[in-house]
Amino acid sequence: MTIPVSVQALPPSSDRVPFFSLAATMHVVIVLMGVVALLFVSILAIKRKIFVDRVNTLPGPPGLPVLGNLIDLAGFNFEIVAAGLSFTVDYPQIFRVWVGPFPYVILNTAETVEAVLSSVHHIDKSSDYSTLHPWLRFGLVTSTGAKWHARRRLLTPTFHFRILDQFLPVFNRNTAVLAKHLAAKEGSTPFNLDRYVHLCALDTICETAMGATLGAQENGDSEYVRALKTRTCERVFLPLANLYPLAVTQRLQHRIREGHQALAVPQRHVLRVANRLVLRAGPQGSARPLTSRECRQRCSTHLMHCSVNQVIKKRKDMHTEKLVKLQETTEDGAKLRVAFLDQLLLANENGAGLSDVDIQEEVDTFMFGGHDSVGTAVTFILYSLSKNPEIQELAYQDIISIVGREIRDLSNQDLVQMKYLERVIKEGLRLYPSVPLFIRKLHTDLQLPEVNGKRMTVPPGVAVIIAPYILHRQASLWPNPERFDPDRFLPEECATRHPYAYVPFSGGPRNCIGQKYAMMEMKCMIARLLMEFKFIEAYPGYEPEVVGELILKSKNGQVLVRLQRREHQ
Ligand code: HEM
Repeated sequence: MTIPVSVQALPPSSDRVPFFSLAATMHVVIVLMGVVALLFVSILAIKRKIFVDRVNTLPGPPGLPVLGNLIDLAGFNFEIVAAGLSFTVDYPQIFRVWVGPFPYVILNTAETVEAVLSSVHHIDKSSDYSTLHPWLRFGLVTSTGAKWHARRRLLTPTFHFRILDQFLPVFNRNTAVLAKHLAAKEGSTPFNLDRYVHLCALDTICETAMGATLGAQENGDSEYVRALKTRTCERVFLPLANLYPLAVTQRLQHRIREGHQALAVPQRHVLRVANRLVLRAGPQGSARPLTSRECRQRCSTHLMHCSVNQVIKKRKDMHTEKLVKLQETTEDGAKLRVAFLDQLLLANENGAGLSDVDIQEEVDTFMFGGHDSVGTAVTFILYSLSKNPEIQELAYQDIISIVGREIRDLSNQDLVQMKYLERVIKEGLRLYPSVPLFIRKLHTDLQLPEVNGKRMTVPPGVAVIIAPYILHRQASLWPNPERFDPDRFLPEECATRHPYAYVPFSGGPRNCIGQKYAMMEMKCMIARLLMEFKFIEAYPGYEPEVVGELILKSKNGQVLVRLQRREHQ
């Protein structure tokens, strides 16, 4: 029997794939994609689980799923220094905290701190520093990898002691202006020392970094000063800036209001300028509306970039016109440089290949690194002396035994001899380290030395916090830690202490490049001021509440003292 099949009844071959088979193929593809996606997500989930488990092998306060320790931190208004200090009660040597999904590990022994800082591998900054990028771009503080290596090599000679020596007249001159302003504050009324000292440090760094006079001490209300103030009130715990709505506490709102007042321009104007900047940023620029904080920051950054740009342009013209004699030779054969900026321009003439933006980011970095840190340190050291009159007297006697009683500019030889003052400064930086914490991101395992007989490994992906403010209060390293005692830095005391127990300038390959500059400037400022004034406690029991921002600050922006002129004047 033949089956009645009509060949002609079949559709043409191109149409022969029936619809259901196309749908089936689609179905298979979708299922396959789903399987791949599921596999991918599972691999990520497994990897994440392994990571979380590894992090959780480290000691630390228990956290909630997803939120981690955010609630604990909220109790401290997200101030990591205050929170960290409280966690050290239960976890004195090392602990981890989860800031939402981000793990941080705080190291609080000299040995574990050494393991990070002395390493040539763990030198990358964490993403917490990204809010500095719009201002500093990728200068020395914020850069990583090969760029950081090359820049560090290029910039290290600019801090040679011969070059620093030529800045001494600048330190002396600006401190004399500071003393003049402080003289007007003499009397029984407490006043905010912080503001005066910061303006002096700003004038100094401006002159030494850019060769330009800012005159901030004479006009503390200039545009640049206001903009800088706005930029430097950044908070350190920056993932929280991303979780901003959560972090808008009363205090931050207050700061925003303060910032607008600091800029002294109507918010309407701030918004207009900031939005123009967004438009100018082109396709990458976000089109979303800006928060008032962003407006403020963008405005200030723009203003500061313009000011520094102008100085660089002027300075470049001077170079081409040979108005700055960069390579004058002194009697002893040393070559003089005028400012850090000049050295960068000179390096370029010798083929360093720095673009205008490269130069600007380093100048901005020096302005950032060199003024707030010194201002904070000098303020808190003088405040500490106001609380410890007998130590202030010893420092004064040390100074006049070297300089005499007559007020005069200090020479480098004078400063080198002031050993007691040096110990006072070191002790001040122990209790009030200007940079209260810094954070490194791990890209490889960090093997820690034994802690309490236990070996631990911190996995890559974790941000490691080193907090001098906490480490320098570790009672096992610093007996009676809250006591201000410069003798902790007598050579014999230092010899028995672990070198990484004290890291106000960080340590290892990525330490503070401006350390010698800072010590010289601080010595010059404090010695000169102690010769002229007695610093007296604002009122019995006065203590400013400090907060760990990017730079240590007093919570209300004030560090109060009273002043008395020395009688022999
Ligand atoms: C009391 C004063 C100062 C203190 C306590 C201080 C502290 C520090 C600390 C702790 C770091 C390391 C930060 C980190 O690893 O994240 C650092 C880095 C740095 N500091 Fe200072 N600093 C002071 C003054 C200065 C001055 C006066 C300058 C410049 C003129 C300066 C320029 C820098 C730069 C450029 C870096 C980055 C170095 C690098 O990453 O290679 N600092 N400083």
